[in-house]
Amino acid sequence: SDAPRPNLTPADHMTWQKETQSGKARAGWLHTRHGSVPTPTFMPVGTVGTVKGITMDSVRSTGAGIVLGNTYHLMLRPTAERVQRLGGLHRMMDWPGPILTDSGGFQVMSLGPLRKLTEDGVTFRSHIDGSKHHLTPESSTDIQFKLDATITMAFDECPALPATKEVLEASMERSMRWAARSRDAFTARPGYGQFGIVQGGTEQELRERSAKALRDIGFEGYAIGGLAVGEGQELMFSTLDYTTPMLPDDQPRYLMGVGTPDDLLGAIMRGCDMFDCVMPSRAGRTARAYTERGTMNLRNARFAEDTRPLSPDDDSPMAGRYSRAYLHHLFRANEMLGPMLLTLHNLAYYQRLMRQIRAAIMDDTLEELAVTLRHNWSLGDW
Ligand SMILES: CO[C@@H]1O[C@H](CNc2nc3cc4c(=O)[nH]c(N)nc4cc3[nH]2)[C@H]2OC(C)(C)O[C@@H]12
Repeated sequence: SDAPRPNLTPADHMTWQKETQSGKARAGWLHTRHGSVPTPTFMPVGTVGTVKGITMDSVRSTGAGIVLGNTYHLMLRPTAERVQRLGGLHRMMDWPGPILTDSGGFQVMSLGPLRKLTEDGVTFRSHIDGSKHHLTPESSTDIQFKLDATITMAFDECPALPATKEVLEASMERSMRWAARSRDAFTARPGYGQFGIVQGGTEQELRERSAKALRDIGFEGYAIGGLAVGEGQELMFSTLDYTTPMLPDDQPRYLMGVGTPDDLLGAIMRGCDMFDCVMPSRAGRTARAYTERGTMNLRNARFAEDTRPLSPDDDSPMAGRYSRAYLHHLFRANEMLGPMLLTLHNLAYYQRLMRQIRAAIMDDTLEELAVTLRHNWSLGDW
């Protein structure tokens, strides 16, 4: 958005300013040590210090303002100590903008083989070389400090769904004890921040207790965890309906791991401001294009001589320069350029969608835009 940037509020930590509200959807500005970013914002996933297959200049050209990195992956390789010696993530990956790093608990549970979870933290073996590692709220927070993360995530546990209320309760209560330990281990610096992560699965009473526990600790922002783990969109949205109002109105809300364009629209309309998801970049590597008319698989033979651009309003740097036929050829030939171009295209689409939604919040036309977007997504290729 080219709206004038409200002046930075001096603070000893990062801040978020709400600019406008339309229904439950908010438009605002995230002010950090590494620059200001308009919200709603979608964070491209840069797991091991790279948004796979494209340069950070290309990421910037899509309009992305903030990217995500992962404690779990970076602590294993190249290690946080080496990243620190290399000047931190920003310097190492040539990304001057803000970086949010996830705290590792989720990745251990969904990636690391052979792990043990105790009150102290998680012990696991590296999926790379089988070496043994231990993550605690303190060590995760320290690793994110060494990475020079602009936004540090509290160390939590994300329980697999479906789960009984007892399992969800015990897990949430531990995550809240870990949130307090994470906050105690955090080093406050002007323009930097730490987010707590609300847990509690799909149990309203547990989400309520979790949100209160985190507000009592006090963070610069609040993430909604424990979702996008296979519960489905309906259950995710119903959980958001009662969870976002439990969070401070004047601080950012980050829905972790979400999602498809339709997920983003629905979550923004339920009061969420920040998102990350591997989908647009992962899809770009597997020949799946995201467009305002839904998705299409470019390996499909019907594209072999289709000279049209991927989508008529593509504003990525490749706009109108490459035909579907060319991309079809690149993927059929297993050429590197295929995933590079399509990742760029998909991320540019996600950023264009964020800009469209933000503009609609600003002029209070989000309901109308939602109808148009959902209609067009259902059309499929034209
Ligand atoms: C579409 O991509 C798949 O969907 C998952 C994204 N869904 C997700 N939900 C999350 C929850 C949490 C959480 O509670 N806490 C912390 N700290 N981080 C989290 C990160 C999360 N990401 C990806 O995760 C797998 C690997 C299952 O496939 C991807």
